[in-house]
Amino acid sequence: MGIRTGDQYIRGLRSRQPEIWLQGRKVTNVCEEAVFRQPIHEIAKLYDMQHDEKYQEKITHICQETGERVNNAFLVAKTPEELQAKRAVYEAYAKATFGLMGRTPDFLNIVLTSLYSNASFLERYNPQWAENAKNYYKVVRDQDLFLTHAIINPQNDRSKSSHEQSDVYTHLGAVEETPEGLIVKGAKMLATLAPITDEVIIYSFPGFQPGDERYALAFAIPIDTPGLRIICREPMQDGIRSVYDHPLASRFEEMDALLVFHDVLVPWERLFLYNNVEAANLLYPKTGIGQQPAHQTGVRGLLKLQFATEVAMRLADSIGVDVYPNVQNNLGELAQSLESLRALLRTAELEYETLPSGELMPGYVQLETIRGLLPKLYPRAIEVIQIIGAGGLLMSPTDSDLEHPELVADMEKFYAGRVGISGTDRVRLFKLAWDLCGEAFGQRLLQYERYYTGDPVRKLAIFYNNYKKFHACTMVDDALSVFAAKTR
Ligand SMILES: Cc1cc2nc3c(=O)[nH]c(=O)nc-3n(C[C@H](O)[C@H](O)[C@H](O)COP(=O)(O)OP(=O)(O)OC[C@H]3O[C@@H](n4cnc5c(N)ncnc54)[C@H](O)[C@@H]3O)c2cc1C
Ligand SMILES: Nc1c(O)cccc1C(=O)O
Repeated sequence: MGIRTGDQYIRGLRSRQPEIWLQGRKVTNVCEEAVFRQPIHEIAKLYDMQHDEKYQEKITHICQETGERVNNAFLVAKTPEELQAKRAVYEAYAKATFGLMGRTPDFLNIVLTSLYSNASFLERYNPQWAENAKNYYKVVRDQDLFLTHAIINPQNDRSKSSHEQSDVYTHLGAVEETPEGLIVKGAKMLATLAPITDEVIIYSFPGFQPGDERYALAFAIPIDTPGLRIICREPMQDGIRSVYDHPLASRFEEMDALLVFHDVLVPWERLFLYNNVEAANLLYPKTGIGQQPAHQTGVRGLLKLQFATEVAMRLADSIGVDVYPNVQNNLGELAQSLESLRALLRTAELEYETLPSGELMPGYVQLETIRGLLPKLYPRAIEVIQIIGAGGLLMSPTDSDLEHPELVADMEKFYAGRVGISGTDRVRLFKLAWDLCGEAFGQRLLQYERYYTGDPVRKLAIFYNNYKKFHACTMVDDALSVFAAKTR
């Protein structure tokens, strides 16, 4: 089939009946549920972009194997041009969502592509796992499916490993093997957008201990597989508030969910790893499933930071405060953060690594540096918006106030900004800024940037330990050689 349209994506959602729990009730028709309607529409638009002549050549290509047009996220890049072709889709999707949707379809498509191109890792443990992963990549590519993922255990007792939790099946684990497949039970989190996806892929960050064998799992199943329960967090928008009042929150909220597996059957052909702690711990570092998505998240994060920076700049200009050096300093700082990340991303793409298979991998150090900086730079950008908008951020009236005949004159007089910025213009801008920096929606966006790539504390420690391996600190040796010269 190849690339789907938005309509085909929505028809796919309608054809399934996953068990979704939202605010204490079962959702029977996800497409008609107010909370999900707009996010579904935003994802559908991304699917439609694949058919739009403005984007098609940039973000899709003809698959050599099938002759069908597929998304560039499925490319195994062997040339710098192909790396750029992949970047084009990350950029197009991030621009369409202002970088605010983190788990657009391209994200997990990259994970799968990397698993496919590095399936030799799985082959070393079990050739069937490798075969399954490769076949699954083709299914997702050719049917253009939208995946969610859950790679974290529920947050019960982090000081204990999976097999030490109070119940054997608190964390997702294998129960028994059957002729049809593996029965699994327990929970996994934090499946962003799960209610509006087609399938879910399960794997884990490293951290398994001996004794955790039953939890060492990787597989993918349809989102409506019997026994799979999706428990949504409290929504951060009700799907009813007007786009005018909440121009971002009403459009781009990504629902997050806990996935509970009640004796779910994973068909053997959908199993990629099982009962092997070593393989589960090495899956993430050895298959590029962490590294390749960092290119997508780098592009998306850059655009999100650019958006926040532009909002801060516009805010300052609209009320005439960007004439003050303190405000200019804050804005200059954001601009420099943004340009540093832009340069890092460019360098990552230029200084790619070529794997033995011929696949190109954007530079690890640069992408990991972006990952390390964004959890600090994005919250700072949000803080600058709060500082510049100050009390005005809390003063925006609603759409209905602005339109009320008795209030119109007051609105235009007292809510206007500097000369040239009308009351309506200023309120619109401040509402946009408040969605980003004040609303629960904006707080989630902040939490996303802090944690989407894992715990930033441990990630930075891992980065340093890797960095140390190829930094012999030889400049210090050169400086110290002065003593050797003196003794001679
Ligand atoms: C908005 C959002 C969306 C997300 N979407 C997804 C998704 O779609 N799919 C998915 O799988 N995951 C997703 N994640 C989950 C993300 O992977 C995790 O949040 C991240 O890995 C951190 O894990 P945790 O939240 O369980 O925090 P924890 O690991 O429980 O950490 C809590 C605190 O304890 C500290 N801590 C815990 N353990 C240790 C330790 N061993 N050593 C030192 N300090 C420690 C941490 O530094 C942190 O401060 C999402 C997260 C967010 C916030
Ligand atoms: N956070 C990630 C994820 O959820 C899946 C794959 C990769 C990552 C990552 O940022 O490394």
